[in-house]
Amino acid sequence: MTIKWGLMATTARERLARLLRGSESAGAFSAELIAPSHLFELEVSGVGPVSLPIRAPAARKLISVARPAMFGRGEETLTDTGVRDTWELTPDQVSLGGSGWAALLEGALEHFRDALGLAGAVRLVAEPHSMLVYGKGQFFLPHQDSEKHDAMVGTLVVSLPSTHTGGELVVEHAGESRTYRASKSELAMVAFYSDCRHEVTPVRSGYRVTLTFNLLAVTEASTEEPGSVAELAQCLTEHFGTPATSRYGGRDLGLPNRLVFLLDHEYTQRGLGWSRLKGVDAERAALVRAAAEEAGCEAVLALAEVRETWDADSDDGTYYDEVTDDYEEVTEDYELRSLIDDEITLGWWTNQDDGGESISLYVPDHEVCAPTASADLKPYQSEYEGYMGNYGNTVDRWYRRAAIVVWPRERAFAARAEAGSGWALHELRDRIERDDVAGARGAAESLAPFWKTTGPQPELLGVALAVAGGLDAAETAAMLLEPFGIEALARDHAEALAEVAGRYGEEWTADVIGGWFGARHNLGPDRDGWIETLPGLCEALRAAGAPEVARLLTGRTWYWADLQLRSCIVSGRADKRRPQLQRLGSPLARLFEAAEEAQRDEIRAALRERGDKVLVCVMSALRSANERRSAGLEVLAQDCAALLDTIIARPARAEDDWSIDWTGCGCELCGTLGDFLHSRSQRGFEWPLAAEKRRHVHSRIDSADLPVRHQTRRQGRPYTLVLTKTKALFTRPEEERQQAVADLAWLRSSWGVGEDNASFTPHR
Ligand SMILES: O=C(O)CCC(=O)C(=O)O
Ligand SMILES: [Fe+2]
Repeated sequence: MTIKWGLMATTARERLARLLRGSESAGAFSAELIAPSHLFELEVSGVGPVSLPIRAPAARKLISVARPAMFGRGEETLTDTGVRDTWELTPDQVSLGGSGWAALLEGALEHFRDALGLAGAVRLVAEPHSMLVYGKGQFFLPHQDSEKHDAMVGTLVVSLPSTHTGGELVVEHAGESRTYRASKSELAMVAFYSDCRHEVTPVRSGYRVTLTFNLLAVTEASTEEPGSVAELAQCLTEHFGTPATSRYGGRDLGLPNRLVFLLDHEYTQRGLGWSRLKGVDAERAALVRAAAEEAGCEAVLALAEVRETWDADSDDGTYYDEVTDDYEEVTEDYELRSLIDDEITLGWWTNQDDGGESISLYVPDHEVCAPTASADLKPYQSEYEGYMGNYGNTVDRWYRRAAIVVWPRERAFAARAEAGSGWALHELRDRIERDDVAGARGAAESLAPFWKTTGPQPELLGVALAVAGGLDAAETAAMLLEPFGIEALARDHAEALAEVAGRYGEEWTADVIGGWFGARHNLGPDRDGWIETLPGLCEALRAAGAPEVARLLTGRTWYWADLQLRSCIVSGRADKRRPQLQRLGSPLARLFEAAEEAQRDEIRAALRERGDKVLVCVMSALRSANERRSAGLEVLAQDCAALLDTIIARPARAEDDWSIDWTGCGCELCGTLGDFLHSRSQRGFEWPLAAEKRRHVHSRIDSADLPVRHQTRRQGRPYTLVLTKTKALFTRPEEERQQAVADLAWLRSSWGVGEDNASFTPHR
């Protein structure tokens, strides 16, 4: 398998995965790594800097300072072009450098140590051996490199980028062989053990240039035996102490909050427990727990959902299905080529006391340790996508995996809280109750970076309010309460809310409540439902001595309802308006009931001003309130009755009066349209008009629901818009009048209002 630079196992968590994999992962006899060449600079004495990729003139210059390579056989060293034919430069002629080369080499050596299956305690050192240039026809027959040092374990060949054919490096061991080619633009690194026979096949065209190194294995004295708890613990400490970088760029992601070890077997929520882990999971878990303990970390068990998207190769084919009498695509057989995307989320975890709890935590790549890759397990679902443009063929696979989640003890609070655990708030409350307010404050502050995005469950508002009050820290309290939506607020919270409002003041409370409303401005069923509870909630708040909070709630609710009303009236199509207005009736009634006198006056004035336009809504409010005809809605009933009276009293339209009362947006088109509409006698209007202008006129007529037919006659240039006033101009007011008569009758019988508004008497 070719490994790209940057995807090597060099981080602590990747070493952990390898350690846990244990003996199952016997290393390979040779391994490759492709690395970017721009970090690398080369200078050769007598030639000067050599730029990459290497082209023919540069290769010829290199040859001019090289000598024919020797071949060491046993004790004697000789030149025999029958065995080896290549040009050689010695390390003292060559200097290697460039920004990042040292780090690149170090990383590569760690990768090769792991890939070759050397112990984690081993450090590989690369000792420069030679620089080789192979021209056309040159080669190196199969041989084994002599071990010049006791510490030498293998050879590293770095092929510099150049265009050539032939010149492949073939490495073999125990009957198996691997062939490696150089790259045109990148560094191709190959490492192999000293006991491997290898050869370089003849170059057919171009030049092949390599740097060879002896690989020496140095054992670091301080490190523990591989696989031991101490080594694992050391890796954990390193993981939690090293800022993570993103997979694709070197972006610094800060210190990791946790490490998630994916297990191999499947478990249910009930079956998940330390003592019930199966096979290899049990062994790994024992090691991880012991290492976690030693590294000062906590560990819990969790259930993860994994989705992977792979670039896949398939032998797409069709086969004849006898049952359906049809040819079907067969795509069951595909080879996974490279991982395009993956996503891991934890949905459940165990806790010491009561079994477990649902959580929701997205785990970024740099916090995952997978001793067994998901791709090596059986997915519970997979979807083959066929050809997807840029991505070629892709396959999505889903897995359910168990996991051990580890975090440093001192970061436990944030680690748990970030998973959306209710535990965090309860823990804060417990600390406050134990009089550890300073501790609770510090812990609460540590939630700030993610609390808003994690979004605590609405049921936790009660605890959150208690904690917010207990912290006695305005800013932190506001941060804790911020992510809740207004819908979470219930009558039960009245006392706690009154208490925090009293403690932190009205401005603070206005901000918090504003935030709760701001979270969702759309008219959802949730909010309608919440407004139904508003009268009870406000009553409870007043009883708890916080009328100002009730006022904030009704104020915000009116702001919201007013927005809804306005958008109903001005925008959208006329035929949708009626049901929308009707739907707003009940919320309006509840709001009116909940509001104080002064605010009712304000609402009433606004409704009155809109007159006919909101009549449907106010009538709907009164109908919804009929059952419990409480709290001041009578004034709205009176207003409605008065309005209905005027509608009924409107004189019928004269038979020859075709004028329509209307105002447009003020543009020239609306001016012309207005002239036509206002005319008493003009019924029709033929208006040659370009498409865009026609569209404006169409939309004006539709949104005002004017009794005007508007059709385009598709003849001539531009087409002609044909406007015709319809009979609805006469029938509609009549229908409205009849509706008004019916409404008024209902108001009289149900609300006892109507004929004499001044002497209003409630009706039983
Ligand atoms: O040039 C190469 O790829 C390998 C050279 C080699 O095998 C050697 O120097 O021993
Ligand atoms: Fe060799």
